[in-house]
Amino acid sequence: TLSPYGVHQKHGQISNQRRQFSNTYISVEMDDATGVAVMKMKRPPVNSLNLELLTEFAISLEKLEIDRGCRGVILTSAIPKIFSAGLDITEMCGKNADHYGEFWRALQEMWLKLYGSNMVTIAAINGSSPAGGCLLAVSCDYRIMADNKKYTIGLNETQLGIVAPFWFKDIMTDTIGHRATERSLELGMLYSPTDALKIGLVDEVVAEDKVLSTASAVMAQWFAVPDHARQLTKSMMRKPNLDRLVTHREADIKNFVSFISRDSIQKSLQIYMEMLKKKGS
Ligand SMILES: CCCCCCCC/C=C\C/C=C/C(=O)SCCNC(=O)CCNC(=O)[C@H](O)C(C)(C)COP(=O)(O)OP(=O)(O)OC[C@H]1O[C@@H](n2cnc3c(N)ncnc32)[C@H](O)[C@@H]1OP(=O)(O)O
Repeated sequence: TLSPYGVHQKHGQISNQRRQFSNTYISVEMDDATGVAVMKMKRPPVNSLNLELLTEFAISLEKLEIDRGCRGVILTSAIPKIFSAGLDITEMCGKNADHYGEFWRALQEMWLKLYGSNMVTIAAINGSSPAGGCLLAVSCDYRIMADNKKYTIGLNETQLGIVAPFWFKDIMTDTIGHRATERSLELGMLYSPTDALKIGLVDEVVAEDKVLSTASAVMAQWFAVPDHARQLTKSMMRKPNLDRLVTHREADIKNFVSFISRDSIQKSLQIYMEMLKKKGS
């Protein structure tokens, strides 16, 4: 079927209790018996967040949000060793202002839906999660990371010569505190799972093969609290950050477009992409 946003969706029934729907880059398996949906990003090689993935992400969340049977979402990756490499840098390089604006609006939309969700959201971080990947995780209610010292998480934007926007910074501050955020963002720090746990960036570190089962167990604990009370509390805690972006949404897009269009920033991003490609070859 074609959704109102023009994204093709495949629907399938895999048992009486499980429903599945899948787009190009997102697959969702909904378990009606538990009320939990597992949402997987699947954009090889590194789940970088391009316009299409962000759009599919927002649509999938919206569908789950209106599904009365769904109380919680586990967000994870179908790509081994990678949760998400963050924003797709090629969406921010060598394109025109209209494209940059459309891309940024899609990112804002996805974030407003994820951070503002009424459902319980748990990030099952089964791989590296820099920058925009870290934003996804920090926007959830709870974070469980795989215990593998090769994986890292953090807001490393300054390492690319760019700046984490105020709404990334706000939720990082709410998660790890002002001082840790200041240092972390200025230096563009990426943390191992153990170090991320120490500063409170993730809530639990577990063996790689236990990430999903731990997420399900944590979900059951969160489900023990009456939904209406938990939802009102979440909304009270998150409303100021949500309102701030909604109020300044157009200005934020304008800032992003003018910042990213600068020659010096384009040059920094190109150098970073070349560095990534060299490392891979
Ligand atoms: C005054 C205030 C104004 C405010 C303005 C605000 C501006 C803010 C703008 C933007 C915010 C940005 C947020 C972001 O998320 S930027 C993205 C940051 N991400 C990263 O730095 C991660 C980069 N990637 C990696 O570190 C690694 O790839 C890895 C650890 C995720 C995985 O490593 P590995 O498995 O070894 O894979 P490779 O490195 O070999 O990569 C495979 C392949 O994928 C390409 N690639 C990797 N990451 C990205 C990416 N984010 N976007 C696009 N492409 C990516 C990589 O180049 C390889 O490509 P190939 O050589 O062609 O195969």
